[in-house]
Amino acid sequence: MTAKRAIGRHESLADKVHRHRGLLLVISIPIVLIALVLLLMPGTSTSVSVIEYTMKKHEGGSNSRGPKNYAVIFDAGSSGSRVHVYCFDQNLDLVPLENELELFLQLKPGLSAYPNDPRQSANSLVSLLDKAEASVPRELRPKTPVRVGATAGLRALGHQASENILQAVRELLKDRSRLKTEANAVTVLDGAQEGSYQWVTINYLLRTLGKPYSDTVGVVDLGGGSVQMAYAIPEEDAATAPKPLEGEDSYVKEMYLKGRKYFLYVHSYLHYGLLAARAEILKVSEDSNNPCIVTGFAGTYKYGGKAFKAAAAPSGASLDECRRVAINALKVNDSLCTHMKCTFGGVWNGGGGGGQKKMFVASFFFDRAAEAGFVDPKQPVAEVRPLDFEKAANKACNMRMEEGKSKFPRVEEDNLPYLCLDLVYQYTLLVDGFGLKPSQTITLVKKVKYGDYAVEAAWPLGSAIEAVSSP
Ligand SMILES: O=c1[nH]cnc2c1ncn2[C@@H]1O[C@H](COP(=O)(O)OP(=O)(O)O)[C@@H](O)[C@H]1O
Ligand SMILES: [Ca+2]
Repeated sequence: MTAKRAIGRHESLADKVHRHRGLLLVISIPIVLIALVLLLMPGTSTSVSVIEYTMKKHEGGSNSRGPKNYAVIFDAGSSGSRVHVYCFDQNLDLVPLENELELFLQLKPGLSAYPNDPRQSANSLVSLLDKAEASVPRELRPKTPVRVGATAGLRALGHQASENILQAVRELLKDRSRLKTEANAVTVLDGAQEGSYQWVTINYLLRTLGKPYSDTVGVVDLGGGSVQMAYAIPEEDAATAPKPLEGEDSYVKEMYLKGRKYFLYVHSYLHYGLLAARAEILKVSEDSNNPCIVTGFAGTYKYGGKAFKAAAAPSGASLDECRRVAINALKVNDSLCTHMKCTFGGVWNGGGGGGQKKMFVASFFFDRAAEAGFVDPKQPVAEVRPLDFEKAANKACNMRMEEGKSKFPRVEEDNLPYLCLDLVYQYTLLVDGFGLKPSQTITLVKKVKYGDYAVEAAWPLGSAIEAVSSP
Protein backbone atom coordinates (compact mmCIF):
# COMPACT_ATOMS: atom_id res chain seq x y z
CA MET A 1 0.00 0.00 0.00
CA THR A 2 2.68 2.42 1.01
CA ALA A 3 4.80 1.40 -1.97
CA LYS A 4 1.92 1.87 -4.34
CA ARG A 5 1.20 5.38 -3.07
CA ALA A 6 4.82 6.29 -3.43
CA ILE A 7 4.93 5.12 -7.00
CA GLY A 8 1.72 6.98 -7.75
CA ARG A 9 3.12 10.22 -6.29
CA HIS A 10 6.37 9.75 -8.18
CA GLU A 11 4.49 9.34 -11.46
CA SER A 12 2.38 12.41 -10.92
CA LEU A 13 5.48 14.47 -10.00
CA ALA A 14 7.14 13.35 -13.22
CA ASP A 15 4.03 14.30 -15.12
CA LYS A 16 4.03 17.75 -13.56
CA VAL A 17 7.70 18.28 -14.39
CA HIS A 18 6.96 17.31 -17.95
CA ARG A 19 3.98 19.62 -18.20
CA HIS A 20 5.87 22.67 -16.79
CA ARG A 21 9.22 22.01 -18.45
CA GLY A 22 9.09 25.27 -20.38
CA LEU A 23 8.56 27.34 -17.23
CA LEU A 24 11.26 25.41 -15.34
CA LEU A 25 13.74 26.08 -18.12
CA VAL A 26 12.99 29.82 -17.99
CA ILE A 27 13.55 29.88 -14.21
CA SER A 28 16.63 27.70 -14.13
CA ILE A 29 18.68 29.44 -16.83
CA PRO A 30 19.20 32.70 -14.85
CA ILE A 31 19.89 30.69 -11.68
CA VAL A 32 22.62 28.70 -13.42
CA LEU A 33 24.05 31.91 -14.90
CA ILE A 34 24.14 33.67 -11.51
CA ALA A 35 25.80 30.63 -9.90
CA LEU A 36 28.42 30.63 -12.66
CA VAL A 37 29.19 34.34 -12.16
CA LEU A 38 29.50 33.88 -8.38
CA LEU A 39 31.81 30.92 -8.89
CA LEU A 40 34.09 32.83 -11.23
CA MET A 41 34.14 36.10 -9.26
CA PRO A 42 37.49 36.87 -7.62
CA GLY A 43 37.08 37.21 -4.00
CA THR A 44 35.53 36.10 -0.88
CA SER A 45 36.29 32.43 -0.87
CA THR A 46 40.00 33.00 -1.41
CA SER A 47 40.65 36.20 0.47
CA VAL A 48 38.33 36.04 3.46
CA SER A 49 38.89 33.76 6.39
CA VAL A 50 36.05 33.30 8.81
CA ILE A 51 36.93 33.74 12.44
CA GLU A 52 35.46 30.83 14.29
CA TYR A 53 33.60 32.56 17.03
CA THR A 54 30.42 34.38 17.78
CA MET A 55 29.78 36.35 20.90
CA LYS A 56 26.84 34.38 22.17
CA LYS A 57 24.28 35.73 24.54
CA HIS A 58 24.44 33.72 27.70
CA GLU A 59 20.78 33.81 28.50
CA GLY A 60 20.19 30.37 29.91
CA GLY A 61 19.03 27.27 28.10
CA SER A 62 21.41 24.51 27.15
CA ASN A 63 24.23 26.97 26.55
CA SER A 64 23.93 28.48 29.98
CA ARG A 65 27.05 28.77 32.07
CA GLY A 66 27.64 29.69 35.65
CA PRO A 67 27.05 33.27 36.73
CA LYS A 68 30.76 33.97 36.44
CA ASN A 69 33.20 32.82 33.76
CA TYR A 70 36.91 33.35 34.23
CA ALA A 71 39.60 33.24 31.56
CA VAL A 72 43.39 33.25 32.00
CA ILE A 73 45.34 34.53 28.99
CA PHE A 74 49.12 34.65 28.72
CA ASP A 75 50.59 37.18 26.30
CA ALA A 76 54.01 35.76 25.45
CA GLY A 77 55.30 38.93 23.78
CA SER A 78 58.69 39.40 22.18
CA SER A 79 59.94 41.67 24.94
CA GLY A 80 58.16 40.19 27.94
CA SER A 81 55.52 37.80 29.24
CA ARG A 82 52.25 38.95 30.76
CA VAL A 83 49.17 37.32 32.17
CA HIS A 84 45.62 38.69 32.21
CA VAL A 85 42.78 37.16 34.26
CA TYR A 86 39.27 38.33 33.37
CA CYS A 87 35.88 37.51 34.82
CA PHE A 88 32.71 37.79 32.73
CA ASP A 89 29.08 37.68 33.81
CA GLN A 90 26.35 35.90 31.84
CA ASN A 91 25.92 38.87 29.51
CA LEU A 92 29.62 38.78 28.73
CA ASP A 93 30.21 41.98 30.65
CA LEU A 94 33.44 42.24 32.61
CA VAL A 95 33.00 42.09 36.37
CA PRO A 96 35.62 43.09 38.94
CA LEU A 97 38.09 40.66 40.46
CA GLU A 98 38.78 42.16 43.85
CA ASN A 99 39.22 45.85 43.06
CA GLU A 100 40.15 45.82 39.35
CA LEU A 101 38.46 44.56 36.19
CA GLU A 102 41.39 42.28 35.44
CA LEU A 103 44.42 40.82 37.10
CA PHE A 104 47.42 41.95 35.04
CA LEU A 105 51.00 40.93 35.77
CA GLN A 106 54.11 41.16 33.63
CA LEU A 107 57.79 40.30 33.60
CA LYS A 108 60.80 40.49 31.31
CA PRO A 109 62.34 38.95 29.26
CA GLY A 110 59.97 36.99 27.02
CA LEU A 111 59.99 33.27 26.13
CA SER A 112 62.19 33.88 23.08
CA ALA A 113 65.08 35.00 25.30
CA TYR A 114 65.77 31.29 25.99
CA PRO A 115 65.96 29.87 22.44
CA ASN A 116 68.09 26.87 23.46
CA ASP A 117 66.48 26.03 26.77
CA PRO A 118 62.76 25.30 26.39
CA ARG A 119 62.37 24.18 30.01
CA GLN A 120 63.87 27.39 31.38
CA SER A 121 61.78 29.39 28.92
CA ALA A 122 58.56 27.72 30.12
CA ASN A 123 59.59 28.04 33.76
CA SER A 124 59.83 31.81 33.34
CA LEU A 125 56.02 31.75 33.42
CA VAL A 126 55.72 29.96 36.78
CA SER A 127 55.27 33.02 38.99
CA LEU A 128 52.66 34.49 36.63
CA LEU A 129 50.82 31.16 36.44
CA ASP A 130 50.69 30.67 40.20
CA LYS A 131 49.36 34.15 40.87
CA ALA A 132 46.85 33.99 38.03
CA GLU A 133 45.53 30.62 39.16
CA ALA A 134 45.27 31.77 42.75
CA SER A 135 42.97 34.60 41.63
CA VAL A 136 40.42 32.14 40.22
CA PRO A 137 38.06 30.58 42.81
CA ARG A 138 39.18 27.01 43.50
CA GLU A 139 35.95 25.34 42.38
CA LEU A 140 35.95 27.22 39.03
CA ARG A 141 39.54 26.37 38.06
CA PRO A 142 38.78 23.16 36.09
CA LYS A 143 36.16 25.10 34.10
CA THR A 144 38.38 28.13 33.47
CA PRO A 145 40.18 28.17 30.11
CA VAL A 146 43.87 29.06 30.06
CA ARG A 147 45.58 30.11 26.83
CA VAL A 148 49.14 31.06 25.97
CA GLY A 149 49.51 33.16 22.83
CA ALA A 150 53.04 33.85 21.65
CA THR A 151 53.67 36.70 19.22
CA ALA A 152 56.58 38.07 17.21
CA GLY A 153 59.40 36.73 19.41
CA LEU A 154 58.54 33.08 18.80
CA ARG A 155 57.46 33.78 15.21
CA ALA A 156 60.97 35.05 14.48
CA LEU A 157 62.64 32.07 16.24
CA GLY A 158 61.51 29.64 13.56
CA HIS A 159 59.31 26.57 13.73
CA GLN A 160 61.40 24.01 15.59
CA ALA A 161 62.77 26.22 18.35
CA SER A 162 59.37 27.79 19.02
CA GLU A 163 57.58 24.43 18.96
CA ASN A 164 60.02 23.09 21.58
CA ILE A 165 59.26 26.04 23.84
CA LEU A 166 55.50 25.70 23.35
CA GLN A 167 55.72 21.99 24.17
CA ALA A 168 57.55 22.81 27.41
CA VAL A 169 54.81 25.34 28.26
CA ARG A 170 52.11 22.71 27.60
CA GLU A 171 53.90 20.36 30.01
CA LEU A 172 54.21 23.09 32.60
CA LEU A 173 50.46 23.73 32.46
CA LYS A 174 49.70 20.02 32.68
CA ASP A 175 51.97 19.44 35.67
CA ARG A 176 51.32 22.57 37.64
CA SER A 177 47.87 23.86 36.90
CA ARG A 178 44.26 22.71 37.26
CA LEU A 179 42.98 25.22 34.72
CA LYS A 180 41.27 23.91 31.57
CA THR A 181 43.59 23.65 28.55
CA GLU A 182 41.67 23.28 25.31
CA ALA A 183 43.29 21.86 22.18
CA ASN A 184 45.43 24.62 20.64
CA ALA A 185 45.48 26.54 23.91
CA VAL A 186 49.25 27.08 23.62
CA THR A 187 50.22 28.44 20.21
CA VAL A 188 52.06 31.07 18.25
CA LEU A 189 49.29 33.47 17.20
CA ASP A 190 49.40 34.41 13.58
CA GLY A 191 49.63 38.13 12.98
CA ALA A 192 46.05 38.36 11.74
CA GLN A 193 44.75 36.74 14.93
CA GLU A 194 46.80 39.12 17.05
CA GLY A 195 45.48 42.15 15.14
CA SER A 196 41.87 41.02 15.17
CA TYR A 197 41.93 40.24 18.92
CA GLN A 198 43.30 43.73 19.50
CA TRP A 199 40.46 45.19 17.44
CA VAL A 200 37.91 43.16 19.42
CA THR A 201 39.47 44.27 22.73
CA ILE A 202 39.31 47.98 21.96
CA ASN A 203 35.87 47.95 20.37
CA TYR A 204 34.48 45.74 23.15
CA LEU A 205 35.74 48.18 25.78
CA LEU A 206 34.39 51.17 23.81
CA ARG A 207 31.05 49.31 23.47
CA THR A 208 31.03 49.78 19.70
CA LEU A 209 30.57 46.07 18.93
CA GLY A 210 27.13 45.43 17.50
CA LYS A 211 27.04 48.89 15.89
CA PRO A 212 27.52 49.55 12.16
CA TYR A 213 31.09 49.03 10.98
CA SER A 214 31.64 52.75 10.47
CA ASP A 215 31.02 53.34 14.20
CA THR A 216 33.88 51.05 15.15
CA VAL A 217 37.46 52.26 15.53
CA GLY A 218 40.59 51.03 13.81
CA VAL A 219 43.64 49.87 15.72
CA VAL A 220 47.41 49.93 15.35
CA ASP A 221 49.51 47.93 17.81
CA LEU A 222 53.27 48.58 17.76
CA GLY A 223 54.98 45.71 19.57
CA GLY A 224 58.69 45.01 19.86
CA GLY A 225 58.83 42.50 16.99
CA SER A 226 55.78 43.24 14.84
CA VAL A 227 53.18 45.90 14.17
CA GLN A 228 49.53 45.22 13.36
CA MET A 229 46.80 47.32 11.81
CA ALA A 230 43.13 46.30 11.80
CA TYR A 231 39.89 48.05 10.89
CA ALA A 232 36.41 47.14 9.68
CA ILE A 233 35.71 47.58 5.96
CA PRO A 234 32.50 47.53 3.92
CA GLU A 235 31.33 44.17 2.61
CA GLU A 236 31.84 45.28 -1.02
CA ASP A 237 35.52 45.99 -0.32
CA ALA A 238 35.92 42.62 1.41
CA ALA A 239 34.49 40.88 -1.65
CA THR A 240 37.14 42.37 -3.92
CA ALA A 241 40.06 42.16 -1.48
CA PRO A 242 43.30 41.08 -3.14
CA LYS A 243 44.84 37.76 -2.38
CA PRO A 244 47.62 38.01 0.21
CA LEU A 245 51.26 37.74 -0.77
CA GLU A 246 52.71 34.28 -0.73
CA GLY A 247 53.05 32.89 2.79
CA GLU A 248 51.02 35.76 4.30
CA ASP A 249 47.69 35.49 6.13
CA SER A 250 44.54 36.55 4.27
CA TYR A 251 43.74 40.27 4.42
CA VAL A 252 40.12 39.98 5.56
CA LYS A 253 38.58 38.17 8.50
CA GLU A 254 34.85 37.72 8.78
CA MET A 255 33.59 37.99 12.34
CA TYR A 256 30.22 37.75 14.05
CA LEU A 257 30.06 39.87 17.16
CA LYS A 258 27.04 41.02 19.17
CA GLY A 259 24.69 39.95 16.38
CA ARG A 260 26.50 41.76 13.60
CA LYS A 261 28.81 40.56 10.87
CA TYR A 262 32.04 42.48 10.40
CA PHE A 263 34.62 42.30 7.65
CA LEU A 264 37.91 43.10 9.24
CA TYR A 265 40.96 44.19 7.28
CA VAL A 266 43.98 43.06 9.24
CA HIS A 267 47.69 42.85 8.56
CA SER A 268 50.73 42.21 10.71
CA TYR A 269 54.22 43.27 9.64
CA LEU A 270 56.86 40.97 11.11
CA HIS A 271 60.23 42.72 11.76
CA TYR A 272 58.57 46.13 11.96
CA GLY A 273 57.91 46.26 15.68
CA LEU A 274 59.90 49.06 17.33
CA LEU A 275 62.81 46.95 18.62
CA ALA A 276 63.03 44.99 15.37
CA ALA A 277 62.89 48.22 13.33
CA ARG A 278 65.92 49.55 15.20
CA ALA A 279 67.83 46.58 13.80
CA GLU A 280 66.44 47.20 10.29
CA ILE A 281 67.48 50.86 10.44
CA LEU A 282 70.96 50.04 11.77
CA LYS A 283 71.37 47.41 9.04
CA VAL A 284 70.98 50.12 6.38
CA SER A 285 74.19 51.84 7.56
CA GLU A 286 76.05 48.52 8.08
CA ASP A 287 79.46 49.15 9.63
CA SER A 288 79.45 52.91 9.34
CA ASN A 289 77.83 55.61 11.45
CA ASN A 290 74.08 56.01 11.53
CA PRO A 291 72.30 59.39 11.32
CA CYS A 292 69.56 58.19 13.72
CA ILE A 293 71.84 57.59 16.69
CA VAL A 294 71.90 60.38 19.28
CA THR A 295 74.96 62.62 19.00
CA GLY A 296 77.89 61.40 21.08
CA PHE A 297 76.83 57.75 21.40
CA ALA A 298 78.87 54.78 20.18
CA GLY A 299 77.89 51.23 21.06
CA THR A 300 76.16 48.09 19.84
CA TYR A 301 72.49 47.26 19.69
CA LYS A 302 71.50 43.65 20.32
CA TYR A 303 68.37 42.15 18.87
CA GLY A 304 67.30 38.60 18.10
CA GLY A 305 70.72 37.18 19.03
CA LYS A 306 72.58 39.54 16.68
CA ALA A 307 74.63 42.68 17.34
CA PHE A 308 74.42 45.85 15.24
CA LYS A 309 76.79 48.78 15.24
CA ALA A 310 75.07 51.82 16.72
CA ALA A 311 77.30 54.86 16.46
CA ALA A 312 76.52 58.52 15.87
CA ALA A 313 78.14 60.36 13.02
CA PRO A 314 80.81 62.90 14.08
CA SER A 315 78.48 65.62 12.80
CA GLY A 316 75.71 64.15 14.99
CA ALA A 317 72.22 62.83 14.33
CA SER A 318 70.08 64.39 11.63
CA LEU A 319 66.31 64.31 11.40
CA ASP A 320 66.26 64.55 7.60
CA GLU A 321 68.90 61.91 7.02
CA CYS A 322 67.35 59.61 9.59
CA ARG A 323 63.99 60.02 7.82
CA ARG A 324 65.61 58.87 4.58
CA VAL A 325 67.08 55.81 6.25
CA ALA A 326 63.74 54.97 7.90
CA ILE A 327 61.85 55.28 4.60
CA ASN A 328 64.48 53.07 3.04
CA ALA A 329 64.12 50.45 5.81
CA LEU A 330 60.33 50.45 5.37
CA LYS A 331 60.75 49.84 1.63
CA VAL A 332 58.02 52.38 0.95
CA ASN A 333 59.13 53.23 -2.56
CA ASP A 334 61.09 50.28 -3.82
CA SER A 335 58.61 47.43 -3.49
CA LEU A 336 56.05 46.61 -6.10
CA CYS A 337 52.46 47.51 -5.26
CA THR A 338 50.29 45.16 -7.25
CA HIS A 339 47.10 46.24 -5.43
CA MET A 340 45.11 49.43 -5.80
CA LYS A 341 46.92 51.07 -2.93
CA CYS A 342 49.63 49.82 -0.61
CA THR A 343 50.95 50.72 2.82
CA PHE A 344 54.56 49.56 2.47
CA GLY A 345 56.43 46.45 1.41
CA GLY A 346 53.81 45.72 -1.26
CA VAL A 347 51.02 45.20 1.29
CA TRP A 348 47.42 46.20 0.44
CA ASN A 349 46.19 49.16 2.52
CA GLY A 350 42.65 47.84 3.01
CA GLY A 351 40.96 50.62 1.07
CA GLY A 352 40.31 52.92 4.07
CA GLY A 353 36.77 54.04 4.87
CA GLY A 354 34.59 54.66 7.93
CA GLY A 355 36.17 51.94 10.08
CA GLN A 356 39.52 53.74 9.87
CA LYS A 357 38.23 57.25 10.67
CA LYS A 358 39.19 56.93 14.30
CA MET A 359 42.46 55.18 15.01
CA PHE A 360 43.41 53.80 18.44
CA VAL A 361 47.15 53.36 18.49
CA ALA A 362 48.69 51.23 21.23
CA SER A 363 51.80 49.79 22.88
CA PHE A 364 55.12 51.43 21.99
CA PHE A 365 53.41 54.44 20.42
CA PHE A 366 51.96 55.32 23.80
CA ASP A 367 55.09 54.40 25.75
CA ARG A 368 57.54 56.45 23.64
CA ALA A 369 55.20 59.43 23.49
CA ALA A 370 55.09 59.30 27.30
CA GLU A 371 58.88 58.98 27.60
CA ALA A 372 59.34 61.84 25.14
CA GLY A 373 57.10 63.94 27.36
CA PHE A 374 54.19 64.85 25.10
CA VAL A 375 51.76 62.40 26.71
CA ASP A 376 50.89 62.05 30.39
CA PRO A 377 51.72 58.45 31.40
CA LYS A 378 49.09 58.55 34.13
CA GLN A 379 46.26 59.06 31.67
CA PRO A 380 44.82 55.99 29.92
CA VAL A 381 44.51 57.71 26.52
CA ALA A 382 45.87 60.81 24.77
CA GLU A 383 44.92 62.52 21.54
CA VAL A 384 47.94 63.43 19.44
CA ARG A 385 48.90 63.91 15.80
CA PRO A 386 51.70 62.17 13.91
CA LEU A 387 53.47 65.53 13.72
CA ASP A 388 53.85 65.48 17.52
CA PHE A 389 56.21 62.53 16.98
CA GLU A 390 58.13 64.56 14.39
CA LYS A 391 58.39 67.57 16.69
CA ALA A 392 59.75 65.43 19.52
CA ALA A 393 62.08 63.70 17.04
CA ASN A 394 63.45 67.06 15.97
CA LYS A 395 64.35 67.81 19.58
CA ALA A 396 65.86 64.34 20.16
CA CYS A 397 67.87 64.35 16.92
CA ASN A 398 69.33 67.75 17.77
CA MET A 399 70.55 67.02 21.30
CA ARG A 400 73.72 65.48 22.63
CA MET A 401 73.76 62.36 24.83
CA GLU A 402 74.75 64.45 27.89
CA GLU A 403 71.70 66.65 27.46
CA GLY A 404 69.34 63.69 27.29
CA LYS A 405 68.45 63.49 30.97
CA SER A 406 67.55 67.15 31.26
CA LYS A 407 65.74 67.42 27.90
CA PHE A 408 63.81 64.17 28.31
CA PRO A 409 63.64 63.40 32.04
CA ARG A 410 61.20 60.50 31.55
CA VAL A 411 63.28 58.53 29.04
CA GLU A 412 64.70 55.24 30.31
CA GLU A 413 68.48 55.28 30.15
CA ASP A 414 68.76 52.34 27.73
CA ASN A 415 66.40 54.04 25.29
CA LEU A 416 68.19 57.37 25.21
CA PRO A 417 70.68 56.61 22.38
CA TYR A 418 67.72 55.46 20.24
CA LEU A 419 65.24 58.22 20.99
CA CYS A 420 65.79 60.07 17.69
CA LEU A 421 65.55 56.75 15.82
CA ASP A 422 62.41 55.56 17.65
CA LEU A 423 60.49 58.80 17.17
CA VAL A 424 61.50 59.16 13.52
CA TYR A 425 60.49 55.56 12.89
CA GLN A 426 57.12 56.06 14.56
CA TYR A 427 56.40 59.18 12.50
CA THR A 428 57.55 57.46 9.30
CA LEU A 429 55.46 54.37 10.01
CA LEU A 430 52.30 56.41 10.55
CA VAL A 431 52.74 58.85 7.68
CA ASP A 432 54.79 57.14 4.96
CA GLY A 433 53.84 53.60 5.95
CA PHE A 434 50.15 53.76 6.89
CA GLY A 435 49.45 56.93 4.90
CA LEU A 436 48.00 59.04 7.74
CA LYS A 437 48.08 62.79 7.36
CA PRO A 438 50.67 64.40 9.67
CA SER A 439 47.86 66.50 11.15
CA GLN A 440 45.30 63.72 11.62
CA THR A 441 44.23 63.25 15.23
CA ILE A 442 44.86 59.76 16.57
CA THR A 443 44.20 58.31 20.01
CA LEU A 444 47.20 56.84 21.78
CA VAL A 445 45.89 54.22 24.15
CA LYS A 446 47.30 52.35 27.14
CA LYS A 447 44.02 51.48 28.80
CA VAL A 448 40.36 51.96 27.91
CA LYS A 449 37.81 53.19 30.44
CA TYR A 450 35.06 50.65 31.05
CA GLY A 451 32.52 51.91 33.56
CA ASP A 452 34.44 53.08 36.62
CA TYR A 453 37.49 51.06 35.67
CA ALA A 454 40.22 51.07 33.04
CA VAL A 455 41.36 47.92 31.25
CA GLU A 456 44.65 47.24 29.40
CA ALA A 457 44.30 47.90 25.68
CA ALA A 458 45.88 44.61 24.65
CA TRP A 459 44.87 41.60 22.51
CA PRO A 460 44.37 39.07 25.35
CA LEU A 461 40.87 40.38 26.13
CA GLY A 462 39.77 39.57 22.56
CA SER A 463 41.13 36.06 23.02
CA ALA A 464 39.36 35.72 26.40
CA ILE A 465 36.04 36.73 24.84
CA GLU A 466 36.51 34.03 22.24
CA ALA A 467 37.51 31.48 24.90
CA VAL A 468 34.44 32.05 27.08
CA SER A 469 32.02 32.21 24.16
CA SER A 470 33.10 29.01 22.43
CA PRO A 471 30.95 25.99 23.22
O1 LIG B 1 49.04 44.49 28.14
C1 LIG B 1 49.73 45.45 27.82
N1 LIG B 1 49.50 46.66 28.33
C2 LIG B 1 50.22 47.74 27.98
N2 LIG B 1 51.23 47.71 27.12
C3 LIG B 1 51.53 46.53 26.56
C4 LIG B 1 50.80 45.37 26.87
N3 LIG B 1 51.33 44.38 26.17
C5 LIG B 1 52.32 44.91 25.44
N4 LIG B 1 52.46 46.21 25.67
C6 LIG B 1 53.41 47.12 25.06
O2 LIG B 1 54.01 46.52 23.93
C7 LIG B 1 55.43 46.61 24.06
C8 LIG B 1 56.18 45.44 23.51
O3 LIG B 1 55.44 44.58 22.80
P1 LIG B 1 55.63 43.01 22.88
O4 LIG B 1 56.73 42.57 23.79
O5 LIG B 1 54.29 42.44 23.18
O6 LIG B 1 56.09 42.71 21.40
P2 LIG B 1 55.34 41.90 20.25
O7 LIG B 1 53.90 42.26 20.35
O8 LIG B 1 55.97 42.40 18.99
O9 LIG B 1 55.61 40.47 20.53
C9 LIG B 1 55.66 46.71 25.54
O10 LIG B 1 56.84 47.37 25.82
C10 LIG B 1 54.49 47.52 25.98
O11 LIG B 1 54.72 48.86 25.69
CA1 LIG C 1 52.32 42.60 21.91
